[in-house]
Amino acid sequence: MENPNLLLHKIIPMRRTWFNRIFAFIYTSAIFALFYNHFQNLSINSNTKSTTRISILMLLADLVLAVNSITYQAFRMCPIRREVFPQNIPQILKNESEYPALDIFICTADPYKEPPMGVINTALSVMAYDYPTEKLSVYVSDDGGSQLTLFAFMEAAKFARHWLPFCRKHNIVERCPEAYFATQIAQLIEGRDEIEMAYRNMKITVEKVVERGDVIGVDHIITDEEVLKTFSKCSGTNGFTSRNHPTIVQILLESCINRDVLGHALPNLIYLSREKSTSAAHHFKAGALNMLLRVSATMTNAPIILSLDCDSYSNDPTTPLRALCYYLDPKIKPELAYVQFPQIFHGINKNDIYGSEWKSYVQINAYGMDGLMGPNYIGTGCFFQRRAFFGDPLSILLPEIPELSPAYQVCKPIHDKEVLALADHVASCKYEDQTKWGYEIGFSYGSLVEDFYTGYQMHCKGWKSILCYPKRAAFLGSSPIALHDMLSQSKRWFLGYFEIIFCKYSPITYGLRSLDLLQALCYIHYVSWPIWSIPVPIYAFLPQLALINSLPIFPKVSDPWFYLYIFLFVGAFMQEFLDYMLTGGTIPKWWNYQKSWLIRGLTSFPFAMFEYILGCFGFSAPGFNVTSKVVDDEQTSWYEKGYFVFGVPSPMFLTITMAAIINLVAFSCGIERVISGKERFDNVFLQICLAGFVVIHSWPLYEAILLRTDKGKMPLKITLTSVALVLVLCIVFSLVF
Ligand SMILES: O=c1ccn([C@@H]2O[C@H](COP(=O)(O)OP(=O)(O)O[C@H]3O[C@H](CO)[C@@H](O)[C@H](O)[C@H]3O)[C@@H](O)[C@H]2O)c(=O)[nH]1
Ligand SMILES: [Mn+2]
Repeated sequence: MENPNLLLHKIIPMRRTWFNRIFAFIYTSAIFALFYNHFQNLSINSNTKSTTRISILMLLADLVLAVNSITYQAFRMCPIRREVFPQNIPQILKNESEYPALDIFICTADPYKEPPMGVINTALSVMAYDYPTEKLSVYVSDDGGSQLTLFAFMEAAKFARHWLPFCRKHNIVERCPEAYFATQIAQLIEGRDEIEMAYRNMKITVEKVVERGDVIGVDHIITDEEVLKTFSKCSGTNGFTSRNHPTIVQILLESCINRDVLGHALPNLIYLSREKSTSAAHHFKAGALNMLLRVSATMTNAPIILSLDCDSYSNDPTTPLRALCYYLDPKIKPELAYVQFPQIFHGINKNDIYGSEWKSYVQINAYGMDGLMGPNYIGTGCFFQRRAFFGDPLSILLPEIPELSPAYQVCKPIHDKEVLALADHVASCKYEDQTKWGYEIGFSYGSLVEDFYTGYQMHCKGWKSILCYPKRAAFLGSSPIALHDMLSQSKRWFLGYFEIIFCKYSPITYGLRSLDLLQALCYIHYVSWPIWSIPVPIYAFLPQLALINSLPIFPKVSDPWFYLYIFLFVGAFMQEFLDYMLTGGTIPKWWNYQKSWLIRGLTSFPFAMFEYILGCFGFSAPGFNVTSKVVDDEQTSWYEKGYFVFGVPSPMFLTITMAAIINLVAFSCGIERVISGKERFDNVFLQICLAGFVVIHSWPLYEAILLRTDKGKMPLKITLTSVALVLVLCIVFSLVF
């Protein structure tokens, strides 16, 4: 038997697996029966032109839904859970010097959307990890090239000298200062008041500088000549803009030189802003990450890399040890590209009205993929093996210069002139020209969901990945509270998926050949999300318009096919419901989550499709619009009370408002006709139910249109335009059908 003291991880299969498999078989058969029924209906001679047209559109909608439902079953075939035993690591690594080095990458892009105080909190939380300090290096990439962020980091470097020993001494679990000082502590902790005071002072200084938008002019005196030189280099007066500027490399802390207040070493902390030029493509976050891969290779070249968004702070100091439980296993390591921790958010309201937890994506489906080749990479909270960025597990693909290779041993200190010159060179905007970066080496270019695409390509090359889902969240990030921000964020993701479906390495073609079948189906499921922009609008408008025009389109209650529709609908609904509840969800959250899909189906999905088509004709280029992490107090208070925050007159609100209106009209019309005896209930039962279903989901919209007067209500412009568009739609329907 294996020595229990050396056991680092184990797998726990899920009991629901067999049930899932049987259900998948029955459900898939039911879907085939549905298509039989569709073709049967289409071939009936008595069809009028309008019923044929409607049937064809419904068939199209059902085809997309079928692809979605069948591929969805792939996640359910072998779901597993895992457990790790980090407490056993000291039995294996007896000395601190035996721990592998860890490079941590933090990306930020805009000091106004991503307040520097938040970014430094993330950095401080990981600098304080329970991990040998000399082995830790934190690299910050600032795509905004902002002196405000740099200034905040200089302050953070000073504060770290106090914060790190404080956390260790008192074994603090909450190592993100902002989160720590926000919690009430029952017992008295020596030195807490002093350190809280130091933190508050730093916060005031940083926020003052951010508010003024300028560092040098502020009364806070910078005396150091070198530092002044750096700031003057990135000041606007030298023609420095976030899109056009030279590389900035600033070593803020160096492990072999800087000490904390107790005399212990501090981790390396390096601020980087890669060179930007309006004439060179910079590939958004993927470009930033590749620069980080190269610069860190020249300075520390750690074999393990943690990639983080600027808002995902560490919530558990033992997290790297959990990842090590896999990297220390010689049976797993050679094929292991990354260990992914779930993306969990703070600040989501009680019932998660926008479905922002993404439970099925982050948890349920991830457990499913974990039993196959491994979960997809979700951009943050992921521990990579550096080697995985260079070729497949069997053959390494060497970069253009040996200093960037994963096997390269760094022997000079970071501040060495040669090291700095090389770092500067590999961060320049022309460096990647004529190299394999972004295509065969490093993070992948070509999609706005660079995370998803990178993980997918690693799996295609034969790498595996692992999901680590500890009870206490490893990282906590922020999630949009304004509906428009949430929808724009999903729109960007869906546009990214579109780019992947139609690319050379599409999961539908290349993926099916390169991956295990079930893994390929999982990836196909995700990239086909955006084609939901076909069935959701069809189901939200067509049966309702038909109902208004007295056209029955679904089987009658007395027809045996009626039960097939009921089974398909209730079956899908119940399967999601069970999965949701079994992974610790609540009924209101589940209800909101599936509502959020209807909302996205009418907004983010079609708008992404529209943008993608415009892009194909050269009318627009996909851009990475950074999600705002700033909190507006009034909006937050409405959101916390459980209300949707509309506020801005976004065109994306038009479609949902139109659906809310049409469904209400159709539902009332249908009921009125049945009551007055003009229509048999039997004929239009399913159509009335569907309209009723949408009406129930649209409650927040009716409220925002009619009852609310606050900042988050539906703008009047949107309501009026939607009413006009509904009238146009009704006229078009009566002309076409
Ligand atoms: O040109 C850019 C644009 C963005 N970022 C950074 O990328 C991260 C994610 O950006 P955010 O606006 O927060 O996007 P989200 O949609 O919230 O992010 C999710 O989706 C992204 C794209 O799929 C993933 O990269 C993220 O990890 C994932 O959290 C942030 O730290 C940004 O600072 C850059 O470094 N450079
Ligand atoms: Mn984000």
